[in-house]
Amino acid sequence: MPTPPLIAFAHVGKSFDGGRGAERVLAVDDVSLEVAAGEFLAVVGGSGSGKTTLLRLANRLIDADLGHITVEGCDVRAVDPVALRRRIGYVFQSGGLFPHLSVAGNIGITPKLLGLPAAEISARVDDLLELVRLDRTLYRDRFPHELSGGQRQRVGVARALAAKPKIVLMDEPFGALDPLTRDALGDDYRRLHDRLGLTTVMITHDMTEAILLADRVAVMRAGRLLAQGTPTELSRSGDAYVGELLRTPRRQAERLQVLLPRDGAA
Ligand SMILES: Nc1ncnc2c1ncn2[C@@H]1O[C@H](COP(=O)(O)OP(=O)(O)OP(=O)(O)O)[C@@H](O)[C@H]1O
Repeated sequence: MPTPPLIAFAHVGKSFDGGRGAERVLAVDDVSLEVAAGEFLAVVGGSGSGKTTLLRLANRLIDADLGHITVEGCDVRAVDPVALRRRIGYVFQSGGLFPHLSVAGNIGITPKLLGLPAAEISARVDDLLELVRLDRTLYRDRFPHELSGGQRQRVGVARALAAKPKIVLMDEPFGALDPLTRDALGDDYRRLHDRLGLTTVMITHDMTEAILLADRVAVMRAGRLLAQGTPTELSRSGDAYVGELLRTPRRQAERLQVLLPRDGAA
């Protein structure tokens, strides 16, 4: 018997008030998408295509107007939203850290809300710092403004993992970082995903990042899911927009092959 999906969207729709008499904005339009246990799915699409809305529907930061969403087999509407969010890690675009809390305070906040004893929280913070490769003696007591963007994202990942979730949702987590840091953090996260047996849904604007990190890629445009699949499956999609998104990484790969000698400094 096939394993049931860990997250399933079935014909999900969500619209918002456009404001000042404008038409309603159809942010997510009849989306059906399944994420298997242990899978790493990237959601790619332009600005305003509905990616963040889709993610926020999964952990009930907002509720769907139409369709059904299940997480671990349960309809999310039947689950207490706060309890649901504690089971699902969420990594925000720019870390989303609480500025008045130290690194340890940020990472430990969910275990604290769950009522874990202080000594256990402290040990977990240290474990998580090690997991995201931040030296605890240097970073534990720093505040977010004392960290680089990459370090803030590492703390954001540690915080998302603090309640030991099976599912992690990431909203453009590495977008604002320089290319080297972005690459390193992406690879590090992928290793964590595999090691901890996580199920990850990551939003990105960048098809190259999606192809390099994820098992499958879902492409959204104007609220609709245009295509989903492995990079090979996507490349067989007849959709013109999907083809356009794939052209850039393909062209870059071909040009780099020609321009960058293999026997250089690196
Ligand atoms: N709370 C809201 N109220 C009104 N409109 C909203 C709200 N949230 C999202 N929208 C609208 O829904 C559409 C989809 O937004 P969403 O944030 O999901 O897109 P996105 O693909 O994540 O964009 P970006 O890549 O720029 O973050 C947009 O037109 C946006 O303006």
